[in-house]
Amino acid sequence: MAAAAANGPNKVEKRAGGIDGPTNPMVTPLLTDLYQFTMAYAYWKAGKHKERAVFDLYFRRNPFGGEYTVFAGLEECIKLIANFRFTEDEIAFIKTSLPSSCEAGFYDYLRGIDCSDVEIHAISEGYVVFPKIPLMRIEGPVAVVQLLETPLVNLINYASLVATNAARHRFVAGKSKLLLEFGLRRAQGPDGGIGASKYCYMGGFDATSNVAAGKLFGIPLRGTHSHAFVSSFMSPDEIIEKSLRSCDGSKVCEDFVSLVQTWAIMLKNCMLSCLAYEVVLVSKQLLYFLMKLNAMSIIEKGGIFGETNQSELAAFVSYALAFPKNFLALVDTYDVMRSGVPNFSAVALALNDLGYKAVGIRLDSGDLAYLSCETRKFFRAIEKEFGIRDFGKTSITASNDLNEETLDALNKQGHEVDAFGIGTHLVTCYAQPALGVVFKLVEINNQPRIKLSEDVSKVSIPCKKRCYRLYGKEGYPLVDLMTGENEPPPKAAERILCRHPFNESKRAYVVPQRVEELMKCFWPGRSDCRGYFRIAFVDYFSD
Ligand SMILES: Nc1ncnc2c1ncn2[C@@H]1O[C@H](COP(=O)(O)OP(=O)(O)OP(=O)(O)O)[C@@H](O)[C@H]1O
Ligand SMILES: O=P(O)(O)OC[C@H]1O[C@H](OP(=O)(O)OP(=O)(O)O)[C@H](O)[C@@H]1O
Ligand SMILES: O=C(O)c1cccnc1
Ligand SMILES: [Mg+2]
Repeated sequence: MAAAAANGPNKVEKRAGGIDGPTNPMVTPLLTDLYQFTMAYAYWKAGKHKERAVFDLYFRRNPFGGEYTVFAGLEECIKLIANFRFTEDEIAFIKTSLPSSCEAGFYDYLRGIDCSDVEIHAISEGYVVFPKIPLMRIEGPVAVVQLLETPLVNLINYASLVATNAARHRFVAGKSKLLLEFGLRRAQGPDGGIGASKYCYMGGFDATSNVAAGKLFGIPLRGTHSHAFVSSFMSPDEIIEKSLRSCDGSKVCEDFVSLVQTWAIMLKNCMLSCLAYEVVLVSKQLLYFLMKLNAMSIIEKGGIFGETNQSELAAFVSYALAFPKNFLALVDTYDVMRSGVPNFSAVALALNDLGYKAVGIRLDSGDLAYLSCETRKFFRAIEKEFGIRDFGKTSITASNDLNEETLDALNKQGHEVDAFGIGTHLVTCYAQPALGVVFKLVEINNQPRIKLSEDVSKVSIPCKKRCYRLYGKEGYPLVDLMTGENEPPPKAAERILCRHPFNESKRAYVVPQRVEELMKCFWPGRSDCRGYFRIAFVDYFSD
């Protein structure tokens, strides 16, 4: 199951008609293709518009060359259905968009439309799903359901794609890493940005930088600072208000800047003496000259014992004065190991004197495996040298065009990153831009319907169906099974023959330990409506 699905479904009850509209106010009955209206008119003209139709919404292939998909977007679909009514303004626009020969009675018909005759069964949001199995079954008057095709496919397509992308990033990064979605600036417009934040959280990310998504959905917000903040400073002299009260409030350090500078000098001296000590040790093993050469090259190359950038130090001190309890510094504006990390450490040590614990650093360029390992060594050396508990565990965040492949490469090389900030590749779904969700008629007036195709993968599977997930002894799912609506359901401990829908040679007997019906009713239509609807939302955002 998806990481978020592990939280378990959280059922909420809503009053009929009291369901909020879609998050994006652009999601209206007009957010559909013109041909849905022309077909609706032709159904109406032919007197067919009330015929009871069943459509399946599904996809044909898992995205990103993968083996699974995370189903997302259902809540927004229900919000659309619950509020599906045309305004006079919208009807007037449709009138101008259809040929003038269309009869006035059709617009009266549109005026009366809502989704009280529509029934929606669906798999719960956040579930792992597979090709060809209906994610949603939409049943209702053919003309109404036809109008729903485009917005429903639209609401599921990107949501499921990006949730899957997020789940795949989570899988590669591992459970213990913090995953931060940083994609708003690179997303496909405002809706892409809001959707990415919502569905990346559903797919297993921990937080977003997107403030609007934090407000709308209660997703935890996280962030660091940018290079602009660092490069906006010139020198520590710019800092006017230099005092900082200790964490417990018991004392005030009047000149925090000087305290940081003292630590910067101590760090430099200490590291030089550590290096000298190592050189003496090595000389005893008759490798003195070789190591001396090597040590000199470290001094020149690594340079962590030389001068750090003072404007960067000023930026870090200012940030620490503003956020002493949440100090996190971007260390790659000038030079990570020569300047950023020692400057961060000097500020963190000064904060430590006042009882604060610095959060960590962010790396945003260069070889992230190497730099994270070097930084960790540096933090551990400080912990050891100054006896500062857990300094070696100071958090390292990495960003910069990360994607599944770079995360995998970092794992293979070995790294010390605790948190990844991921934007562009995640939210734009760079590796695959669309899921290819389709919406196909499978039954009308209780008669099955099929769409044939030269391409066997495009042949639709007719009939109103039920779908089951069969679980094995260890509690893992074995197979998803589709049956006709009125066929007897599979039963636990009873052997059942499962066949691939198109490949006769793929078949297997399965004895399930447990059977789960996958599609549940999320919108019962008028038949079950007695003032209240029970809507079984998987609500990720309520706790
Ligand atoms: N150890 C690593 N293994 C694999 N990929 C890495 C590793 N470290 C960083 N990367 C990735 O390599 C790319 C780094 O690109 P590149 O070196 O061109 O830019 P940069 O480090 O941002 O440098 P600059 O910003 O100075 O141009 C990023 O996509 C980053 O995620
Ligand atoms: O790299 P992404 O996965 O999209 O993550 C978000 C990026 O956005 C920010 O910088 P921005 O890209 O705006 O500037 P930069 O490339 O110069 O760092 C941030 O520093 C990250 O690098
Ligand atoms: O908070 C951050 O560090 C951040 C936010 C968005 C994009 N890049 C970085
Ligand atoms: Mg960038």
